[in-house]
Amino acid sequence: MAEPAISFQGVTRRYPQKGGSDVVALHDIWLDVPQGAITGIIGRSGAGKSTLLRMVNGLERPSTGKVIVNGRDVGAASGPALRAVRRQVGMIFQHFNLLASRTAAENIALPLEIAGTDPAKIAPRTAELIERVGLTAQAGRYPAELSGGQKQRVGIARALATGPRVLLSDEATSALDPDTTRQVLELLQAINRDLGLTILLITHEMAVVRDICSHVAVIEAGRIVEAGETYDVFSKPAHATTRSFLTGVTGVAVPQFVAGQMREAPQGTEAQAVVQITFIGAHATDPMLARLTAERGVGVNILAGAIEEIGARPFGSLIVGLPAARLAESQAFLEEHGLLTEVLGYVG
Ligand SMILES: Nc1ncnc2c1ncn2[C@@H]1O[C@H](COP(=O)(O)OP(=O)(O)OP(=O)(O)O)[C@@H](O)[C@H]1O
Repeated sequence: MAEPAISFQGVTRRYPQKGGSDVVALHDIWLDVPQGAITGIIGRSGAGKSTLLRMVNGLERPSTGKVIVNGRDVGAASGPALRAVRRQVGMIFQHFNLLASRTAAENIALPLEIAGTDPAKIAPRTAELIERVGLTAQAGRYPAELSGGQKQRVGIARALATGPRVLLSDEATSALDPDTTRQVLELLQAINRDLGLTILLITHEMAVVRDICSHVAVIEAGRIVEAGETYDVFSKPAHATTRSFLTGVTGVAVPQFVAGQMREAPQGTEAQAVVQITFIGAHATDPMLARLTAERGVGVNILAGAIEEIGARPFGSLIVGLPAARLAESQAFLEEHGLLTEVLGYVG
């Protein structure tokens, strides 16, 4: 196995609190980020994603444990050694962090100026970066004159300026609309492919992981609860947090006319359970619901659904109504056949 680009080795981060117990933002994290891959870290707000990411460029240091980036211990580095690590690690941000008083080209040139690049080389390098992110026509504009997607392209070009080997992305598409998100994700994918750059991104959106990450780690309350290749994690999610992210990934929602009547518990013998079913790979095409009806005599009402792809493999989500009285048996049948189920509520 090739050496990982980034290796978190028993990393814990505590924040001391005045007069109280410490906040433990990260607990004993062990995670290898493979070279040349796009790895996503997904978790809810406060799970510890930013703390973990900021350790890779030395903005945070572990309380215990080590963070090794391309063979160097970042937590132990300071002065010139830390600056050397930082030159190998670029970062992009949710709110772009561009300087308002500088044009797009001047923002991109900034890290080159700071690194002491020969002034004669700055303009051609900047032009090359601007072309790579598709902004040649906007090079002279100020951030206020650019759209969100264009600002993020400037952020990406700036992050690439010093030729890093690793790119960190801190919720880079969270402030963008779906179309712009897709374009920025495609650009990250192209950069990963063309430059062989390792990308580590944090997100709270499973769709970002689905669209571009070959590897994923799920973080919950400062612990990695699940990690591996995206398809493996998606097809056999072991942890409840992963499952709940997955059920949300297709964006399939309970129709309004049902949502308005939903309760937390069934009422009466005719009640229906509203169940979200998630399926992946070979199971996606299996006629499981037809079999549930044919073999068990359970009637199924389909309320909403969609099928998407992860890589070239199908991944889908359905919302159905099932008789509440037959719920446990139906769930067991579907889960036995590799589908994920989650009860959203009850009607009737
Ligand atoms: N400087 C700090 N001092 C004290 N506690 C902190 C500090 N920074 C982060 N924390 C705490 O550590 C935990 C993890 O925070 P972190 O910002 O890494 O989470 P996150 O997953 O990135 O969340 P979000 O998506 O909301 O940014 C939280 O409980 C947070 O309150």
